Amino acid sequence: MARVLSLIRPQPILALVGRPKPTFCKMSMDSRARKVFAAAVEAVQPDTVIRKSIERTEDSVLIDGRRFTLKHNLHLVGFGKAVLGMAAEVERIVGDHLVNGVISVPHGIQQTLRQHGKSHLLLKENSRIKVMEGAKHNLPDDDAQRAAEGIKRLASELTEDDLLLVLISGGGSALLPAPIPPISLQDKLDVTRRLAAAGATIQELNKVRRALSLLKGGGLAHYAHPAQVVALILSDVIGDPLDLIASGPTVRSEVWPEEVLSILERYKLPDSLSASVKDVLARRGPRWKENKDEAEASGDVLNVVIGSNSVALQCAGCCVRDLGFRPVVLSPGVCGDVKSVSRLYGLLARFASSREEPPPEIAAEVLRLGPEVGVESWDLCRTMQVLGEGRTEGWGATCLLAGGEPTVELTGSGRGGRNQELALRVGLELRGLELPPKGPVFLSGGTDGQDGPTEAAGAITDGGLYDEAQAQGLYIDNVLTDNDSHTFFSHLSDGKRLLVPGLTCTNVMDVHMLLVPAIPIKIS
Ligand SMILES: Nc1ncnc2c1ncn2[C@@H]1O[C@H](COP(=O)(O)OP(=O)(O)OP(=O)(O)O)[C@@H](O)[C@H]1O
Ligand SMILES: O=C(O)[C@H](O)CO
Repeated sequence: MARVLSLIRPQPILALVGRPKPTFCKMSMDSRARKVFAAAVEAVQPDTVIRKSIERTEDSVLIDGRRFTLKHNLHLVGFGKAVLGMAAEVERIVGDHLVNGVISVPHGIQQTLRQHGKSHLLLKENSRIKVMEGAKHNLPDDDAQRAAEGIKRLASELTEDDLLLVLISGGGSALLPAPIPPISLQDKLDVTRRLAAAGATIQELNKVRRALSLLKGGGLAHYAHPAQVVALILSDVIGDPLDLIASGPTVRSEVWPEEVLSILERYKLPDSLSASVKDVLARRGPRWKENKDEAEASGDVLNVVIGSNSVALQCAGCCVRDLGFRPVVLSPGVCGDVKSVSRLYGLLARFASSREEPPPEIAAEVLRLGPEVGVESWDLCRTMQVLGEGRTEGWGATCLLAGGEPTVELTGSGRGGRNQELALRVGLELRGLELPPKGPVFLSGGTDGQDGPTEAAGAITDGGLYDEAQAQGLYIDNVLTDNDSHTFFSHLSDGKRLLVPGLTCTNVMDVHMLLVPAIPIKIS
């Protein structure tokens, strides 16, 4: 059974639209943007999402409307960048019924959490859950493979009286490598690495990973049968597809060898595949050798998305209102090249800041860009309608919120990330609109606190960016060709435009926001 937690499912987007609280706010636009970003991240903290999803009453728990009886029959496994904090909270809520557990988490995470004073996200000292660190640099390695074996062993030993809680978050694929024999870890790593380098999407990558793995694509649920399985998932994939987040170990998916081969062909890989990979892809029939009834074995699984980009945007919307803006959520699924995405935000800023009825060409171009950036026409029209009402009805300041994961085509060897590059490009798009403190302000930030290989999560820009850079002898054209946005923002005004929240311990992709100040009402 695949369900999305109804408790926190975002309400209809229109529910966010209403008059902002008449709070008189003296904070700068920059500070307000940072505050909204912090609220978005706070909403999807690993302990917060677990607390909201598990309701404990005596010897049972209620999860997504289903009650599970606890009788010292609880087991836990987990894999992903956020699962340590999730496991710590589970232990606080139902630790008295926990028998054992294994979690596979990023290399060095425990020490990092301790150093950052986040010990509430660590397990208690005498915990029954074994923490295994691995997947250095987000790549599967021997340590992660050992953790995957431990998880498979634990799942295989369960009986029908047991309840297995599976904690899943982004980065889970690399932390749960279990190549189907005779594929070696190196063979599998080689395929996924080459696919990623050739520009394959996470959807394509994870479809291939599923075909080569014992645990992905429903394998973990298969091994856990006949136990009851409940997976709590923090989504880092656009649209929250249960079968693709961390390659869906609890979601039974058919593997179509033709589909996998066509992905490999698209990136010109088939000829150079190892014999073991070719051998496994040529097989027909069930992936698992155990004599379990396939249909039955995928039966008792509850998959619940407990945190996602939509949840982060919804909470950001509440914070926006408290700060005196009218929130409007564009979409949690913005993708595509940062060049097109920045153009879209530039056009929407123009549309929103226009004192007169904006020329129809703006709306036409916004709609033309929609398919390139993964946003439906309906969402674009609804957003422009709200922005238009802001002008005609004098709503006051507006904050456009969106999320997702755009891409950067790397052409240089500088230091940067997609959020910093997007912010830079939007800053250029905003040039010519009114300058701060009254012009629009844009923020783009990765909710994991890390944008590409940099220590920043993103940056904040406005229409004054270009002149500010020129005055300090920084030339933006070179920055863009070198993909050197981080170096640029670090030097510009002593890094004051950088967004550096530090390690956030969660990941629901990126958050974008465009704060548009109130347009003075025309008195006719
Ligand atoms: N110099 C650069 N300028 C712009 N973008 C870059 C640069 N270097 C890397 N990137 C981009 O950063 C991304 C990788 O960074 P990051 O690790 O934050 O990605 P992620 O998808 O958020 O990872 P995860 O799924 O682990 O959260 C890639 O999309 C890559 O194109
Ligand atoms: O682990 C993975 O596969 C990615 O983070 C997407 O969930």
